[in-house]
Amino acid sequence: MPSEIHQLPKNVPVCPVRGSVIYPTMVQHIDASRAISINAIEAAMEGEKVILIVSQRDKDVDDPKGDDLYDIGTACNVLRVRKNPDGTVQMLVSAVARVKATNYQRGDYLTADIEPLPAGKNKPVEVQALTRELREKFDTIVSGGKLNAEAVQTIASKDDVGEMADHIAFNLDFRLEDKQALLETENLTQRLTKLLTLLDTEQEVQSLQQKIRTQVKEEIDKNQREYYLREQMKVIQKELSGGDDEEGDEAEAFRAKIDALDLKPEVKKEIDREVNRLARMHPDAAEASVIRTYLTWITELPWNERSEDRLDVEEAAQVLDEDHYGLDKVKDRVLEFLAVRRLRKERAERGELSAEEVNKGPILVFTGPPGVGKTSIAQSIAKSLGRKYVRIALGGARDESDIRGHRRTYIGAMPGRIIQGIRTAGTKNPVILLDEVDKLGSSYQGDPSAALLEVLDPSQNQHFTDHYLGVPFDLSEVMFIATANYPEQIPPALMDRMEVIEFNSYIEQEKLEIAKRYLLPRQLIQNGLKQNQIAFTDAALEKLISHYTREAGVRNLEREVGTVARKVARKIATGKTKRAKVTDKELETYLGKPRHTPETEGLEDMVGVSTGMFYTPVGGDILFVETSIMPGKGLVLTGQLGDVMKESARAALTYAKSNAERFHIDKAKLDDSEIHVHVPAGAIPKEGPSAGGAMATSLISALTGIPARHDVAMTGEMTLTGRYLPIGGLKEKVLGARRAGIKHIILPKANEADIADIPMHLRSSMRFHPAETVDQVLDVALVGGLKALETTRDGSAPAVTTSKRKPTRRAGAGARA
Ligand SMILES: Nc1ncnc2c1ncn2[C@@H]1O[C@H](COP(=O)(O)OP(=O)(O)OP(=O)(O)O)[C@@H](O)[C@H]1O
Repeated sequence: MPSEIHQLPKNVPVCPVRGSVIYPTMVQHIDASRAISINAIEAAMEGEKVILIVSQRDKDVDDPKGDDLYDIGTACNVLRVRKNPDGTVQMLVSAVARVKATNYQRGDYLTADIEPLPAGKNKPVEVQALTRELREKFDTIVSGGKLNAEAVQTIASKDDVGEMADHIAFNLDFRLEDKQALLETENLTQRLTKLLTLLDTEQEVQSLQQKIRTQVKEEIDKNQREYYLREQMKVIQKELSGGDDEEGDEAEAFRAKIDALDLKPEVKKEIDREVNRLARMHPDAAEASVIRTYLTWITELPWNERSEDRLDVEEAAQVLDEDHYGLDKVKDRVLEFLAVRRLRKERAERGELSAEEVNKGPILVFTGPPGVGKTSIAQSIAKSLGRKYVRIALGGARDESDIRGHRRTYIGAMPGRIIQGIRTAGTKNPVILLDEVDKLGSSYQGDPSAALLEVLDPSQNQHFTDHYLGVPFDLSEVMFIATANYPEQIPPALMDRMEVIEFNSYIEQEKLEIAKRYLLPRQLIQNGLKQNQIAFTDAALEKLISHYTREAGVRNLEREVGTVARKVARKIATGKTKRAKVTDKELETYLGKPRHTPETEGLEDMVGVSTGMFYTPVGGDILFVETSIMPGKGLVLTGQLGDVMKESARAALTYAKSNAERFHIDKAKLDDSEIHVHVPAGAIPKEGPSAGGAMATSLISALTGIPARHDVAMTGEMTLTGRYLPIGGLKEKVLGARRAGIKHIILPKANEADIADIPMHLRSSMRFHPAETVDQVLDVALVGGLKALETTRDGSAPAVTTSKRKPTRRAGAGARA
């Protein structure tokens, strides 16, 4: 208790306060504005400077009476009073004691009788425990941030636990009733217990408040984040869709397109499912773009589009003739094929055949050297039928997926080449040219030919399922035509379903006709020339064919004709001439020096040099076999000969040795000679048994010194006993030999029937010498024939002459003799 008051006056002025409670030992400012308060303060100052501060029960009462005030208040010393200019008064008081007020009297101000509250007894242990508890609680209150720094400082400095408790109560945000209750409790134990209870409640409220605050904050954060992201998404969608964000419309647009396709129910069901997935999906999802591409493919396929077939055989014949010279066999076969189709279709229309039967039949495969019109006749077939034409290159197709596509789960998956072709065609019944079926590869990822088999099989191709599409597409109305350079390399299973139509190399005369009737008119148009502005003489075209091109087909010929036409076009355009006549002499001014001359041109009969024949997929040609004898031992073979060809050289030598006596060959000299057989051009690998006859001729010519004829070429396999066996590719070989200027052909007797395949006019300009034995070969091939060979000669084998031959010209693919 402050020292100034040793004894409280009995009756004191009363200053009512609203909403707060003052505890003993506190020094506080009190602002008074009501008359009842100001008067009480003045009375206190005039008297013993003691005043009772007591709270109103109801803070809204302006002019309180005794009943409006609590019975317990705080007796205070008035330390200082200051009057403010506005009439209010500020009083500084020092609280002294809790007192009970009785007998409230009202005059200009309130007065009351006061007496201190009894403190009651405290057990020191209890006080100690409560003190400790309060100090701990105080720490948590401080860390909760509920008290300002000044209050914390003041409270912490209190040694007296009662004072500490009062200060805590004053500074915390308790209800007025609770604060009053603490004032009314003088007993320390009870007061501390009450305070601790209040603090516990406060703490709970506080943590609950914190929890609520955190929750509210999280909720706000989450809402804000979602709102922000959603807004961003809207903007992105809008940007992507070019201003309108109608993602639903996209699926609807697909739905409408798909409805219009008139698909089979099972196919439609599958595709509808994808459309529904797209509709549910966020438009920016990666998966959505996969589905979009898929649906685009589906809607672009000609599920029910077809061109009307023109199965008029006469008309087709006319179209084929218009576009192609010759090729009679091919054209006949194509027309037969169309005729059968037509009859089948008519029967199907009468209900005698199923629709599937109409399309049955073999697949045509066109085989032959490049540039002979395989591709272009397929195009004409499509034209004559009134169908669309698509070419699918199969060269290099190694995986099943090339034909059948990748499953959509692959990144960048695409349909296979067949479905791609169908889309390009835009109808479900095009003519599809499967180019180069012989170049199909296979790899560990499945065999494309197996998939192709399904494509070509009429009983399966109605339900051809591309992995990418995942639904069947009907290929049964497609007309497939295949091409191949090497028919023997077509996978056997495929070959079974095919009918081979062979295209042959053209001979000069055919080339001349093709050039005059087709290539030249085409090149005139392409180079903007009128018919009367350029004329080629036949001699010019013949020279173009024989001296500027060397090919089985007419592709280079067309290019050369084009070159001349272009140069003429330039002359006309620059006004140098009005029209041009191209003669064989002038050809050089347009095309430069001739690039090829027939290989036998300017050659003479020579010792040790014979002419063989070979063929490659790009056509036939001749090869030379040269033999040279010199001192030494053994047989040397050069010119990249394959095993079989080497063996035929050995067989030829053995044949020569075993007939040495008959042919008057010096045996002793033979044993001391090195025999070198060479086949130019050395850079090209050569293989096959059919150069046997040429080997024997060359060797025996070298050993006997009898020259071989340069205008004779031969093909045929020989045995050790001198029989002459059949070979393949006779027609191409003969055509090649003819191009090289050869007049006489020695062929195995067993191949005689093949001569019929060689065009008539060519046959008449050449002589064919069928042979059953090597003797018969030598009889034609050597100058003077067998007779010369069997006649005794004085000299032995002469040294080899240097030949005037040019090397054989073919490069690239290996040659088969
Ligand atoms: N008999 C022919 N009548 C008219 N033109 C022809 C004839 N044969 C070929 N041609 C023309 O020769 C050119 C080459 O023919 P095409 O492209 O059809 O050859 P290809 O046999 O398919 O060759 P490849 O095997 O290299 O594909 C074409 O322009 C074609 O029109």
